[in-house]
Amino acid sequence: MNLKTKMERTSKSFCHWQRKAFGCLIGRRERKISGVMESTLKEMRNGESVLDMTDERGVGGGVGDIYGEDRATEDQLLTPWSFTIASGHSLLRDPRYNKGLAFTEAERDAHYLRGLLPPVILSQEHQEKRLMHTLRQYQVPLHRYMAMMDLQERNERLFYKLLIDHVEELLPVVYTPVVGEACQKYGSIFRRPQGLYISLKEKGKIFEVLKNWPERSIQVIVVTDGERILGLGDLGCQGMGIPVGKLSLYTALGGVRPSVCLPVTIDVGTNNKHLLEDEFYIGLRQRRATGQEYAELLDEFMSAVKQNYGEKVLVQFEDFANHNAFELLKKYGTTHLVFNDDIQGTASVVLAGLVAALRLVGGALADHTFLFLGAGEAGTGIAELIALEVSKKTKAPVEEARKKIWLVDSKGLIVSSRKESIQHFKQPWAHEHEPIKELVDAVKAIKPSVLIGTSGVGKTFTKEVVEAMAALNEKPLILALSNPTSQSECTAEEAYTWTEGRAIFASGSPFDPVKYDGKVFIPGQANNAYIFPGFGLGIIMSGTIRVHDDLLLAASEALAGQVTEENYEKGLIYPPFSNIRKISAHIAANVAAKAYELGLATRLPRPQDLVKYAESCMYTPVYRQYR
Ligand SMILES: O=C([O-])CC(=O)C(=O)O
Ligand SMILES: [Mg+2]
Repeated sequence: MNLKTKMERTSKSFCHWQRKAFGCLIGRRERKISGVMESTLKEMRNGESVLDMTDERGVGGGVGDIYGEDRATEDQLLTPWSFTIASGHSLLRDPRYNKGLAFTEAERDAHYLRGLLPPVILSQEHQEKRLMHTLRQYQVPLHRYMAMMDLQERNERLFYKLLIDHVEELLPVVYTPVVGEACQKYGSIFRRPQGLYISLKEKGKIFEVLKNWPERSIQVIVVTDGERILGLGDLGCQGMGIPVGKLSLYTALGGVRPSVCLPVTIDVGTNNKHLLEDEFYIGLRQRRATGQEYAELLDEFMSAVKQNYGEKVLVQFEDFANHNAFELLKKYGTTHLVFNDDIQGTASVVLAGLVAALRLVGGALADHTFLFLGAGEAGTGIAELIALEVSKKTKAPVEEARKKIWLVDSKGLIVSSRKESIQHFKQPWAHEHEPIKELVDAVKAIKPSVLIGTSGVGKTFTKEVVEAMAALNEKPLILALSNPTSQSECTAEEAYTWTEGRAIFASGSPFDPVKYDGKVFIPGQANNAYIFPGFGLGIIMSGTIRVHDDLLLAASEALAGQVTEENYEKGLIYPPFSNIRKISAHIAANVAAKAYELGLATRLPRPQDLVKYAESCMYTPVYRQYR
């Protein structure tokens, strides 16, 4: 079969599949089809497989308007489906392939762009410079967020180029803390859907709804039900900003291709009175469905995901409330490839920081005593991973290792004699002790060397609490992990000032360096963004089928291993985010190595050099040339 015939057949079957599966409305003038046929033929000749081409949709092929009625058959008018690969105006409107002013003269000729762009031709670097210049003019952080989202919707590669090249500057914009405000105002700033909304209205149809998404080979899903967005509480359907933000980090930080990422928000209502009354709220206007109704929707979703995308799609649960988060992880942990970022990702990143901090504070992990404020997903998740690591290192049973870990919740220190019932995920931490109500008294009684805040409630590490830590320890380790910045247990400045510059401090949201007593202190950011992108890459590249605690420990170990002497000298327990792609490759490699060792990896043969392999798998945002 000659190449052109093959191409036409591919085109036809893709069309058929797209009609069936996607329902994308695409129509083109015939001359444009032939123009693109030529370029895709050339791509094929240049060694790109049909699969790669359809996966990335070749030169174009995105969702466009129905331009081609004049050419459409009667059938197409009744059922408005047709197939083409974008060029001309629709190419400029397709964020995956649009390059804006960077289209070359040859591309402008070949893809019907003449006259649609002003004469100037810019390099990607020049575009990047211009956009950074514009972004920096916005004084309001939310405006920067909106500008970045617009860019993502306009020119995806340029968006990722900016994010990767200016990661330290832009991470707080597309991620915590600004994403928190964006979710709060999502209804007002909503422009285009950036992920799939699955509400109670879609019950019974989720399998088909997933097919409405314009990509078919999905490898990572981040899903939320919006009930506990960061430390901001129930934001219902507006939690969508979180899966969108997390997945953009999968790509920017972990190199996972954007086309294989799917953000999902499950909308079962909200109990947020303010949102229910907000005229701009975008979700279901009802109180949250619970119990069987909730469980059935989730179950249908999880089954549909497996049916559509197979066994190896990674489902990351994000920002579910405690009562569902533990339940879902347990329920689907044995049947699906699931990962809870708030329980497991946070645990892995904090353990890495603690292991690294031993270089600064001395002793082994087993020598330290840990006190948590907050006994939800993050608190109990971190506590358990510390206990597992201590148990592995000391060969003591995990029950023994748990004894030096104490948790305080809203009722005070969790102790076995507590009168009220203790939720199941807190029970391992209910040690024998007399009840204590206040955190500061718990600090004085338990004498921790490490204080970790995961309660989602801001300003709870008061001066008294921090001073008590400083009185007990030469170098108190203080982690204020709650997000966004407004919910942080204390600020970096408070931690350094109240400990007279002796604290080793890290927080969930970023803080600027602090000057105290003539010295500059650089706070660390103990955020799961260090872990999940590389962790996910490791899972995907090795074809791992289940998440195991040892994979989390492997991720921690890899992250701690990336802290350099130079970082330690500055008092840092995390490496800077500017190296994150390299860090992610190391995390991915260590996770994959462990998965192969445990027999969980299905991609064979195992690559020899996993770091190199991870790097070679990573998406880069540099423009492709369209011939
Ligand atoms: O998103 C973040 O910054 C960390 C996180 O998962 C959370 O706080 O829920
Ligand atoms: Mg989260």
